[in-house]
Amino acid sequence: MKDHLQELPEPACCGAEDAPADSQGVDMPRLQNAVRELLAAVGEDPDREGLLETPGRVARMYAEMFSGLREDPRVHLEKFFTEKYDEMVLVKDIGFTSMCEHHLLPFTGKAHIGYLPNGRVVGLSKLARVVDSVARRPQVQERMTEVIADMLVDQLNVKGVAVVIEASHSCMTIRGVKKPGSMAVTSAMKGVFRSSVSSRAEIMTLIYGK
Ligand SMILES: Nc1nc2c(ncn2[C@@H]2O[C@H](COP(=O)(O)OP(=O)(O)OP(=O)(O)O)[C@@H](O)[C@H]2O)c(=O)[nH]1
Ligand SMILES: [Zn+2]
Repeated sequence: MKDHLQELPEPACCGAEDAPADSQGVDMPRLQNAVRELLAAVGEDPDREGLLETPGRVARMYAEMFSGLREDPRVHLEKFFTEKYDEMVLVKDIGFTSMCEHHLLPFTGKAHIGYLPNGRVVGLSKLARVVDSVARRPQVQERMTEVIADMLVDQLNVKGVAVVIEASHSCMTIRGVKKPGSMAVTSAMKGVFRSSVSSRAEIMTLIYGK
């Protein structure tokens, strides 16, 4: 098993004993204080009327955006269907939003997941559930791509997995270099999609239709 899969959290619930029940493991008071500090540090008055509820809102937002830190996406891949079908399966255009770990700004895009089954298939929606779960944590796009691909290889007995992700990074579009419209494309090819040029070409044709 790959190192970054071992780093994945235990299934939801872990270590939440001391946290408020409704926060599912997130230290909400600490998060709210941090937001108050942030507002004060940029020269705002956290006690002015319009900002009074902002720390609570932002804390809830981060708890939601980072909820993947307290989930194990592999739970979605535990159920299979035995099928003789042995051609490629592709679910493309799976929309997602994740957070860049460098600036804590969102990157938003589409994931395409293909695999070549080996006697059994997984529910199509489960691939999208895995994307959602992996997306909700701070990370770089390359790691997100690899984590999803390695997870599918580990959990499904397949002949190959292809994951392609295209995303727009807010840290590149709204700040810094400011290049609206720029897209980052990453791919992870495993098994037959790595070893066979024609299989890779076929899945890319299915994704991009060229
Ligand atoms: N490889 C990779 N880079 C990312 C990702 N998300 C953000 N980045 C980049 O992370 C880099 C961080 O660069 P730094 O020089 O440390 O930070 P910075 O001064 O804010 O950089 P600028 O964005 O160029 O202003 C930037 O080049 C971002 O474009 C990602 O998913 N993958
Ligand atoms: Zn960034």
